[in-house]
Amino acid sequence: MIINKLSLINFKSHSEVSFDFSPQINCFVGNNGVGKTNILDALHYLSVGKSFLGNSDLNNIKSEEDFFTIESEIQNDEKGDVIKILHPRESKKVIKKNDKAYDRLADHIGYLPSVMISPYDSNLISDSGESRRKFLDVMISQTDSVYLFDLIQYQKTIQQRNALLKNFAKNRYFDKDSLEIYDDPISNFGTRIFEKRKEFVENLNPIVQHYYDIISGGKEKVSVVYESHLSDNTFQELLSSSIDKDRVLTYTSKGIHKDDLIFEMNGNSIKKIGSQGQQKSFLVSLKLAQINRIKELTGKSPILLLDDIFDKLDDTRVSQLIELVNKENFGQIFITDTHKERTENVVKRIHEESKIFEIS
Ligand SMILES: Nc1ncnc2c1ncn2[C@@H]1O[C@H](COP(=O)(O)OP(=O)(O)OP(=O)(O)O)[C@@H](O)[C@H]1O
Repeated sequence: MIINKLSLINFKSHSEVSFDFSPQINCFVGNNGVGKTNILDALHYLSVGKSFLGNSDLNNIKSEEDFFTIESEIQNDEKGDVIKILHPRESKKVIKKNDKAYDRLADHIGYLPSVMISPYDSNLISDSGESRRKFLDVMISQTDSVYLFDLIQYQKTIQQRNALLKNFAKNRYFDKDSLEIYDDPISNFGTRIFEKRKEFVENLNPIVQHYYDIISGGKEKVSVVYESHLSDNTFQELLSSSIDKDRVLTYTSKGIHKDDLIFEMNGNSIKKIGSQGQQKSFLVSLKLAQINRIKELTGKSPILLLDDIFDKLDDTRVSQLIELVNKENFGQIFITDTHKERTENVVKRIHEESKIFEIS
């Protein structure tokens, strides 16, 4: 998948801006705060229908304006597609492919896979399990539409079960039978999600190690450990054994909505023992492994969004990274940097077709 053109109207800081991209490397250079990351975020939005920052959708509309649009021409094998996203302030967003709106926004996920490497990635290590679950979900959803469907249904059913638990508490009443109506759907959707998460992480691990070895040149053994209540129990067992606790808490305390990923180095938590550099190298390796898996499973090369990458790695490492990405035929790359010369030097060394856009 190659993005040939991108036009934004009222997207974050950009009133109106258009780009004709190189099929290989594209760099956005300019001072701090000129809107470089906002362009990568628009590309992320184009890919998964939401901002990378995960904040309210309305924050993506330029202040004082009533809507934003993202329009793009995408080369998809032999044919070209036009993707248009319109978000009015007063109503829901619409995503259209070749002038036809998707029935469900979820149907767009996976059409244009992407992977972002950004300074915010460190939150994956420091934040709560929720951000790691989101990361895992976006990663798998880009390769498997059934997974996304199961996840949406699972979340809806958990919400209904929680609403019933709250209702019982409010009315000082309890009816086990009506609560158990949710057991089957939660168990079916949840177990499928568990199996897929487990398999995905298992396959990801050797690839993370492969890239970590290349990037860090280190001898550490790194791994991603998938933690789930379902590892030791069936879903039915979990729901029945936690029913009293759930009544008190008025929410479903056990299930795959509590899963987590533990990032380890030599068997210890990387959060606790990893140096800044080791954590950065690990995160970049994780993202490269994500590209690799997406490509293997879908046959599509995800677009790679590298935000402030020089903040993470020195110039030589960045060159190595881009060379590696090119060598493995990963796909189109978008980079932001504050220093034009530095970017030019790195791109020159790689001898690939590139374009540099100065943002002011
Ligand atoms: N909805 C919005 N309306 C108007 N401006 C916005 C909106 N959302 C973000 N901005 C502005 O976008 C700017 C930040 O843009 P961005 O993060 O893309 O900059 P950058 O060029 O990547 O900077 P840096 O080099 O520091 O990372 C800020 O000035 C912010 O106020």
